[in-house]
Amino acid sequence: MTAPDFAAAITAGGRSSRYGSDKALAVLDGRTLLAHVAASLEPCAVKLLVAPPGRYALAGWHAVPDTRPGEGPLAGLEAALGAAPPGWVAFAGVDMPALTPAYWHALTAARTPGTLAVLALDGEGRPQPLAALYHTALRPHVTALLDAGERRLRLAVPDGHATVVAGLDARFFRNVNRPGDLEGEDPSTR
Ligand SMILES: Nc1nc2c(ncn2[C@@H]2O[C@H](COP(=O)(O)OP(=O)(O)OP(=O)(O)O)[C@@H](O)[C@H]2O)c(=O)[nH]1
Repeated sequence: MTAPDFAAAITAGGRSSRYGSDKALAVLDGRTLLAHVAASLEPCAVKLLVAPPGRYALAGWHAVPDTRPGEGPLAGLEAALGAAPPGWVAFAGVDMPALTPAYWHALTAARTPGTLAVLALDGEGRPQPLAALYHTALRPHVTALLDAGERRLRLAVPDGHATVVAGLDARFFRNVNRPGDLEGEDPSTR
């Protein structure tokens, strides 16, 4: 099978202050959240894990240090886009355990010439920047935002440069921020 024509990057440098302990290592259905997200991107040839050095060991994933440690997922995106080969990067938060290869396939299929990102609308109709495709050509824009003090990931893509995908199963967007978010449906049974 041919590997996807995009790199994978998981951003995992957060503090998990709402969760109360490292949520990447929280276990859901016998696997850590980190393992769930990694499984959705396993077919990728280039796999990057942006996190503090030594925090995680994930076989087959290349550790990438944050360029600006502790500055949030926009900084994680800067590090990922800087470490990836030129082209598309599937960028995921460690706290999105219901993502699957089918989710990434849907975003990949929606890529449009001339745009620099593909964002899916979540169950509430909002673009979901923590499970999106970004092009490495966005990196100078992301760096300029960070240099200007901006930290909002949703501003990573300039207006008019994103393709939006609607109609995906809302369950893909399960997001774990607090221990209670682990209760509910088993994403692996879908
Ligand atoms: N590389 C990197 N990833 C980050 C950083 N901050 C947050 N993230 C990741 O971004 C995703 C969303 O993080 P949040 O839930 O917003 O923040 P958090 O710090 O993990 O959690 P809270 O302290 O509860 O806000 C998770 O995958 C985090 O690991 C950072 O400084 N660097």
